[in-house]
Amino acid sequence: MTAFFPVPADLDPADRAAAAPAPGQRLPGHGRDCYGCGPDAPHGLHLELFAGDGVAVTARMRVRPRFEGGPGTIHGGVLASAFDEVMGHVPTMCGRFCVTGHLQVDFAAPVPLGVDLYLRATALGVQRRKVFTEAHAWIVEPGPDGIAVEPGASGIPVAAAHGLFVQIDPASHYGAVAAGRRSGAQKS
Ligand SMILES: CCCCC/C=C\C/C=C\C/C=C\C/C=C\CCCC(=O)SCCNC(=O)CCNC(=O)[C@H](O)C(C)(C)COP(=O)(O)OP(=O)(O)OC[C@H]1O[C@@H](n2cnc3c(N)ncnc32)[C@H](O)[C@@H]1OP(=O)(O)O
Repeated sequence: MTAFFPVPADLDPADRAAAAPAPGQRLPGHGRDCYGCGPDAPHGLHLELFAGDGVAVTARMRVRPRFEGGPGTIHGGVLASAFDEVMGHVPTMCGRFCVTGHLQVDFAAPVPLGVDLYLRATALGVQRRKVFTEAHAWIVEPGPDGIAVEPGASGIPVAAAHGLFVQIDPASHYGAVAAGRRSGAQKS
C-alpha cells in the first residue's frame, strides 16, 4: 500500500501521559452522541476503543448494512470517519485534546458489509500543537464471543490513514463554536 503524507523530519517524540489508561483498557469515548464512538448516536459507527501500547489506540467496528457505499461494500467516507475517530484519540494518550486538521486515507481492498474491522492508530511524533498520526485497518475474524480480535496472521489489510491533529483548548474551541451557532438551531 503506498501513501503520500508529508511528515516533518524534526518531529519530537509523542510521549505517553502518566494518566493514560493501561494497555487493553476500554476508552470511554468523548461524547455519547459522537458519530464515531457514541453509544447513543443512532446512525453512528459505535466504535469500541481501547488503549494500546505506547500512545497507540485500537478499535473494532462491525461493518453494518447502513454503512453501504458501493453494492455490498463499505462507503469510503465511513471508513475515513472510523480512522478519524481512532486517530483522534491518540493525542488523548499524550494528554492533549486535538481536532482534525488534515486526514487522508488509502483504500487498498474492498470491505464487504458484515465483517469486523480492527483498527490501530499511533503517533508519528509531535511538533508544537501538531500531532502526526498513522493508522491501519484489517478485516478480522470474530472471537468466540462474537467480538473482533487482533488481526494476527489471518487479518486482511484493507486500508491505511494519516492524520494531522491540532491541539485545542476544548472550552474555548467549543465555546466559540457554540457562540457562533444560530439561536434555535436543532440537531437533526
Ligand atoms: C466545552 C466542553 C467540550 C468537551 C469536549 C472535550 C474534549 C474534546 C476533545 C477531544 C476529544 C477526544 C477525542 C476525539 C476523537 C475523535 C474526534 C474526531 C475529531 C474531529 O473530527 S474534529 C472535527 C473536524 N475538525 C475541525 O472541525 C477543525 C476545524 N479547524 C480548526 O478549528 C482550526 O483550523 C484548527 C484548530 C485546526 C487550527 O487553527 P488555529 O488557529 O488554532 O491554529 P493554526 O491555524 O495556527 O494551526 C496550528 C498549526 O497547525 C497547522 N495546521 C493547521 N491546519 C492544518 C492543515 N489542514 N494542514 C496542515 N497544517 C495545518 C498550522 O500550519 C500550524 O502549524 P505550525 O505550528 O507549524 O505553525
